Amino acid sequence: MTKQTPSQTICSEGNQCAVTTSGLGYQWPHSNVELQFPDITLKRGEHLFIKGPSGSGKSTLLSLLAGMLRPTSGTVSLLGEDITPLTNGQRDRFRADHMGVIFQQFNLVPYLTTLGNVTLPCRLSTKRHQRAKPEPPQEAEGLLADLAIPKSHWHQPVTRLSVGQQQRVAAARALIGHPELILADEPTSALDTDNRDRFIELLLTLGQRAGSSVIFVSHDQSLATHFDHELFLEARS
Ligand SMILES: Nc1ncnc2c1ncn2[C@@H]1O[C@H](COP(=O)(O)OP(=O)(O)OP(=O)(O)O)[C@@H](O)[C@H]1O
Repeated sequence: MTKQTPSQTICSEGNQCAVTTSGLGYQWPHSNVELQFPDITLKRGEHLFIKGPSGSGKSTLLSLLAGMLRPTSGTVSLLGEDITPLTNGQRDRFRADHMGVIFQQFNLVPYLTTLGNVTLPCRLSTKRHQRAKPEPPQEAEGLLADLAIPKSHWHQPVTRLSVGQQQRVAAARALIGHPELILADEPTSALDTDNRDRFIELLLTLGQRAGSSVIFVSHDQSLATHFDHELFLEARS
């Protein structure tokens, strides 16, 4: 039903693993079928591309990996810790400390400035704050410059930015404070091919600099070449 290529990386030590899943399944409320997912093993610092047609379960899988949904069967371990038995609050805390998430719709906070959005994870997590060097505002400015957001926009409400710029602000917010995991759900769907490739290269380069593993969901097979591993989810009948 599904495959992970090239051959799965084995990380024998828990602390070398970014992600390991086992027998993962999720049944949406009011649905009579459980979506089942192949086991994933991803080493720290490696990047995984998850693809598949609409409805194959890509976003559901990403939500399970992000700890936003609790599996109805199986387990998810992140950075050597089994997050499955944690309470919702504990999983939220784990996500704030260790993950940057880029959503399809970016989920930026409309009443905050561009810089306010990027530094937000450091206000929600002491760990992220401590890892932002030298301080969150300076790291945020460095990321915004790397991502080609004009300085004139940094103190403006984020809603004044173009869609492509907002997408890059969402990437900066995910990267600040060097989270070990970056999860991105089809954040390039609004971009043309050139900008899409450039964005992914930048995300992976900046992720690499931060030592992060990037897990990227898309239905666009042409993006797979940028990643160490790929996982294909087949259509559900
Ligand atoms: N909030 C929800 N409530 C009930 N069922 C849902 C919900 N979200 C997704 N599903 C169901 O789970 C299945 C997988 O959906 P999911 O959104 O994970 O697929 P996807 O591969 O990400 O699709 P797309 O590429 O269109 O975003 C679908 O059958 C969908 O109807």
